[in-house]
Amino acid sequence: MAADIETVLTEIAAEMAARPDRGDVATYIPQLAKVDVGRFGIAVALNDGRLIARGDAEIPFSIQSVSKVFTLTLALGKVGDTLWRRVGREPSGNPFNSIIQLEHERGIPRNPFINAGAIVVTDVLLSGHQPREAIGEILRFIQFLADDDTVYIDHQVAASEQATGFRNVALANYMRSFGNITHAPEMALGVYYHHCAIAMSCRQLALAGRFLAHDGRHAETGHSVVSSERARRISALMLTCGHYDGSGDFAFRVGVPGKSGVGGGILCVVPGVASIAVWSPGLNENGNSKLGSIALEKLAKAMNWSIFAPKVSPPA
Ligand SMILES: NC(=O)CC[C@H](N)C(=O)O
Repeated sequence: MAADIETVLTEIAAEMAARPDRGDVATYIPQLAKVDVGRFGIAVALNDGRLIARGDAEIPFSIQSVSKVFTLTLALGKVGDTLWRRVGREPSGNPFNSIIQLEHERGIPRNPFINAGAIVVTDVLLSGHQPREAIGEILRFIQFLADDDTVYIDHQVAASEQATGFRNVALANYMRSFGNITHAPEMALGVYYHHCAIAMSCRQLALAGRFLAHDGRHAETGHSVVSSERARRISALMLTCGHYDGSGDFAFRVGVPGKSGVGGGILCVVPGVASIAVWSPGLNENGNSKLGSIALEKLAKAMNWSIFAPKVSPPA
């Protein structure tokens, strides 16, 4: 008999709220440094239609690199598998903003979830559009997936990153020198900063991730958002690359695909069962939410959720 998810989530949220060791908020984006490290929220959107939320699950936070799941999905829809000529599919084993590998690999980033790869994906989305239109397309796609048009862009966060994103400027210009950024680097970066600055609550983010738990289908309408093959491949990349150089450890501890952001959010997918969003802004040494990772590990264990389990079963 599967554990009762309501009870499990109540216990996890209470334990996380009380923990003193919460990690450190990101400070390199000044606006993120202002966020209260005491926050913790979690929301689980089950495939049976239930949504269970605990803690600060209604407070919007900066989704940052979690947005890379949605931009990758859009870019694959736009250019299909030709995307893989410009970005790889291997874990980087390096920090999210590393520049070292790019020289060896001649401007082709390791995967779409490190900054360099996501900037290439953004460059793809910019083709045929003005930056403002590309930003609007990304935002509307996320609103559509979440069934919620109140999802918004926090322009203060975007401006904060625009003012301090020197490392990303270097990455984009370096890739431009290899021809793997095709627009003016500042245009690609402008779109990138804005999609990273999308603000969502755990509830909204869990809802937006449902198409991955539903094998590519929109949870409400049943219409195909992406093919099941593509949904599985996006999930595979989340498992192998979604937590930068902490991806192996996340797969080891949690055992389901997840994508983290430096705002402290993590989107997790239990295929066929649930989409989960967790948020706690304090980060661990790899730049992933400290308590978010711990909470997901506890949840996956209590519910026996793992893509490596012989059969993943929904809760009672
Ligand atoms: N890991 C992250 O969430 C990084 C995203 C952030 N916008 C950056 O470019 O640095």
